[in-house]
Amino acid sequence: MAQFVPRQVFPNYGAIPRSYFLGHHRAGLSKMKNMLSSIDYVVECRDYRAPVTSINPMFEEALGKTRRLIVYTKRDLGSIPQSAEQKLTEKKIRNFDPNSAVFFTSSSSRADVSQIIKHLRNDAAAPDKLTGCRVMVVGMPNVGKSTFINHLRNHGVGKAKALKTGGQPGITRKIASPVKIIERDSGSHTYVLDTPGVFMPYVPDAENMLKLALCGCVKDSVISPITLVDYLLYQINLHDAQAYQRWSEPTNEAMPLLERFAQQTGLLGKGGVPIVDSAALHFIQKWRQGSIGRFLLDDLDMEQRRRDDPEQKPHMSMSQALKIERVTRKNKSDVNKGTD
Ligand SMILES: Nc1nc2c(ncn2[C@@H]2O[C@H](COP(=O)(O)OP(=O)(O)OP(=O)(O)O)[C@@H](O)[C@H]2O)c(=O)[nH]1
Repeated sequence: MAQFVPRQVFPNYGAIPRSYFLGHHRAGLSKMKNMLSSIDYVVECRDYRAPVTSINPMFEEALGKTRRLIVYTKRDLGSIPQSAEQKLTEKKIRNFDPNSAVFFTSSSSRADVSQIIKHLRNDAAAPDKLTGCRVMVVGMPNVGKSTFINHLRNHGVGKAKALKTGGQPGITRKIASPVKIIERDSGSHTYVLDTPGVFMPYVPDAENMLKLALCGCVKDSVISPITLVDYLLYQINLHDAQAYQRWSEPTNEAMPLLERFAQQTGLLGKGGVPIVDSAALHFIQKWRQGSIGRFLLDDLDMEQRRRDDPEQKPHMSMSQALKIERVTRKNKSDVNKGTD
């Protein structure tokens, strides 16, 4: 049998939406900026599976120089615990931010969260005893901020879940009330504030939009699930084409894979016809649960080369991104008016 050759480039970017900047993202970001004077520390959450793509440059501009630490969430979905590959990956990620404290967490690991509590206990000082230390947690939608805060609270002060969490973005819509995570004998405790996930106004690179959609940062209705599976299949094949062998032999074709997946998981409509849209959503969900391979969507070596290149282009500024988002929104509304 001929040896399987995975696609080396993904050709199907087509008309993928590049924006998901909702009203509550804009309002949340503006509120965060206004609150900064009463915040002592920022924790920026990024997704372990897309450690470069899930950096929101808007936070850099909006949150200024407030002392911060970076937490890569969902570690369990991007690597095998204690593996040599995990160690190497995390070393490369740390190198991107040599001047910041960087942590990697999985919601199922007590040790990961304990390390962060220890760091905050030493590093996040309270300006005065009465208010204590106020830490704001920011990040892209659905990156795991509320889950992370619930764990900090559980490990820090032994209390049960305080914040609502969920599998789709946008569960937290407003800046939440402070939650105590560290108690000190002095009475100067540490409190954490959850914030709504904020997406960027415009994603210049279509591939990055697909990565963010796979990680669940945008609602599943924004990009066709079949396009998402096609991109996911491209990524899985680059890492391990045997990862979906329960349903199919290695393939570069999303449709036949989804048909086989639908047949074997019972996602069939009238006359036994596979319901490929539902199959696509289920397939993505399985990957999000870690059951079709655990790997990064970003190429860290390529990112390092980009950073080392003296000619590298700077990130798009917030005002540029907002401008493109405004123009895209206007064009869309003009098209809609034209079709009314
Ligand atoms: N496997 C795994 N799942 C996680 C982890 N952290 C969070 N999740 C899941 O990710 C989803 C999103 O988590 P949330 O805590 O609601 O995310 P959020 O960033 O607060 O979301 P927004 O409300 O959109 O801002 C939930 O289904 C969590 O169970 C993790 O470390 N590992």
